[in-house]
Formats: sequence, structure tokens, C-alpha cells
Amino acid sequence: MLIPFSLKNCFQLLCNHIVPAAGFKNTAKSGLILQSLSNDVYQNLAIEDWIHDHINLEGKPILFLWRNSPSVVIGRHQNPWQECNLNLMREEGIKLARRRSGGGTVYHDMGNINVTFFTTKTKYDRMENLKLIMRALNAVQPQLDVQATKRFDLLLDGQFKISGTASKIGRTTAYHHCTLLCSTDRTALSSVLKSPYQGIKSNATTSIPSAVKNLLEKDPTLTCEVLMSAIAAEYAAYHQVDNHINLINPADEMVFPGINSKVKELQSWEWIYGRTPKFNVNTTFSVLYEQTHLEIKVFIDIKNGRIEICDIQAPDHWLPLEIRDRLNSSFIGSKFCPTETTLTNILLRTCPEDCNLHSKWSILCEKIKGIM
Ligand SMILES: Nc1ncnc2c1ncn2[C@@H]1O[C@H](COP(=O)(O)OC(=O)CCCC[C@@H]2CCSS2)[C@@H](O)[C@H]1O
Repeated sequence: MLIPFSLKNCFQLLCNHIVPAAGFKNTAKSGLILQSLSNDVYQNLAIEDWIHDHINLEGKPILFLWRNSPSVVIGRHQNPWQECNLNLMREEGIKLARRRSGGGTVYHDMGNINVTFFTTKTKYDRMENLKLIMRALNAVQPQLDVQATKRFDLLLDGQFKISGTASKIGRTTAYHHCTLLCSTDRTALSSVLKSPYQGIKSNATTSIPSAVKNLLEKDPTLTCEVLMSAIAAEYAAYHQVDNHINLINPADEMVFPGINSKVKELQSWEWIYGRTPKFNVNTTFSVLYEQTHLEIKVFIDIKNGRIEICDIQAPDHWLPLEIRDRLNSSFIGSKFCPTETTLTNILLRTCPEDCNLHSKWSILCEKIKGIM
């Protein structure tokens, strides 16, 4: 049963969960089922952080159900240039988010359900949570063949991934979150999770691609709504809590004090791109200039998302050495990002009056933007 949460009773409920150190009495007897009213990936990830940071989960686990508008969610230690097609995502308005948990990259849309299990660190048990999801699935469709793997994926018919797992373990609390593919756009999923960028070297965590399937393709009655209610019902039965799905608004500062600053941090360039482990790009491209093909070599070192070393090598007769060196050093410190303003300003700073050089540098800039 869905119960819209009034601000007052939501606050009350959450207060009951807030750590006693924050001055609130903790009187809640059992767990809680929450569902987000927002489809914004940053707001929903911020709710996870907020609960992780503020709530005393001792004897009171929380289940959080949420869905996002089209987004790609990378793991904490990943490289977005290696994992997805950033240009396509920009064109299609698909958000990019970096989560706090480790692991690989997944695609979310309204056909994908996210399930977060919050517990104390001692009660944290991913296999137990996956078994709960499997029981929920079998309760609505007993014929489904779903198995959990050693990596905590859920496989349909022994071969198609329908769920991926990640987790964050804090000092006292932990959460395990997983996806569940119900009716996701599989074409978008596979095109967006294909990186077109060549020559990247890094130690970042790499994703493990699998063949995926939607539960709705197996059985058209398995809609997101049906699956979310089934998971909530199974959770309520297992943890002996109310079968209410409490709807929460992650934009509500009254209920979640400090939530907006968490959202801002998750949306920031510094968190999404700047947290990428150090990497380099070593590539070559060909430029057509006055009917001749020129080979341009590029070597760029990127640290904290910014260019640390830049070595663009073009034939000397085409781009004088001195200019090339000036251009290379102008890049240092710039964000590795095609909308970075310094990319265009470099042009004016380096060769303010030379039209010929301007046009050559514009060509190079466009090519370099293409690898960002
Ligand atoms: N939504 C979704 N669900 C299941 N599998 C997916 C999904 N999107 C992509 N994939 C497949 O998984 C691999 C990556 O697998 P890999 O094992 O590398 O990574 C994961 O599974 C991470 C799961 C993170 C879950 C969090 C829960 C809330 S926020 S995100 C990818 O290349 C695709 O083949």
C-alpha cells in the first residue's frame, strides 16, 4: 500500500532513526520502507549519503526504492572516458553520476529499479538481500529462473544479467544497493556504455560487461510497479515491518537537513570527473588541411580531471615548433572537457593575429575536443 508521506510524519519517522548523538530520541521499533518521489540521480544518491551519515540503523534497517531518468552511474574509482560515450550522452541529455560505492558502470532509466538495503555494518549481508529479491520475484512469477552469482549479479535463465550490485561500508553502517532491469531501453544501454575513446591507459576499475535482459521481456505483467510492491512486501514480511511504502521528497531540506549541499557535491565537475584516477591518452589522428592529410600525435596526462602534461605533435612545417610548444603549455591545468573555456581562449592568447595559425589551431582544438 502506498502512503504519501506528510512532511510532519516523515520527519518524525526519520527523527526516530537519527543517531541519538544528534539529540533525537530513537524510539522506532523496527525497519522502514522508503520510495523516492524524485527521478533525479543526484538527489537519490544524496539520499543514500544522508541516510548513511545521519541514521542510526541499529535494529531498524531501511529499504529504499528509487528510479532515475536516463543516467549512467559509474563506480567510485572509475574513469568515465573509459566507460561510456560522453559525447552521445551530452547529445541525448543523459546524466552522468559517480556514486560513492565501488564497482562498475550501469545504465539507469525509468525501466530500471534501484534497491538500497541500509543496515548496521554487522547486519550487512548482500546474499541475504538478493535472496529477498529472488523471493519477491518468485512470489509474482513462480516460473522465473533467477540465480545469484558469486559476484552478486542476478541472472535470468542462467545467462542474462538482470541485476548488478555495489556497496559502501562505513564505520558503523553500511548499504548494499543493486539494480533490477524491468523495462530499460536496452539499445540505449548498450550504445551509451560503449566508449569511443582510444588510447586511454589507467588503473581505474573497469566494468564487467554482460548480456542483459529485462524482466518484462520474460513476462509482460512484471512492470516496475508490480516489482517494487513485491520487493516491499517481501521486505516487510522478512523484517516484520509495516508494509507501507513511505514516499519521500529528496529536495526537502526540512526533512533532510543538509541534503542540498550533498546534491550539489554529487553534481559537481570536481566529483564526477575530477575524482577520476590519474590516466593518460596516447592517440593519433589525421587532419585534412588544404587537401593533404597530416598525422597528429597526442599524448596527454590527466590528473584530477585536469591536463597535467600535454604533448601534441604536428609536422614542423605545418605548425612552427615554437607555437606548438606554447600551445602545449597553454593546455596545462585545463579541465579535460570539451566545454572548457580555456580551450578557445588558448587560441587567442597564443596567436592573436595570425589567421592561418588560427584556422590550424581550430582544427586541432576540434579534434582534441573529440577525445574528451
Ligand atoms: N541497470 C543495469 N542492471 C544490470 N546490469 C546492467 C545495468 N546497466 C548495465 N548493466 C550491465 O552490467 C555491466 C557492468 O557490470 P559490473 O559488474 O561491472 O558493474 C555493476 O553491475 C555495478 C552495479 C551498480 C549498482 C548500483 C545500484 C544503485 S546505483 S548503481 C554493464 O557493462 C552492462 O553489461
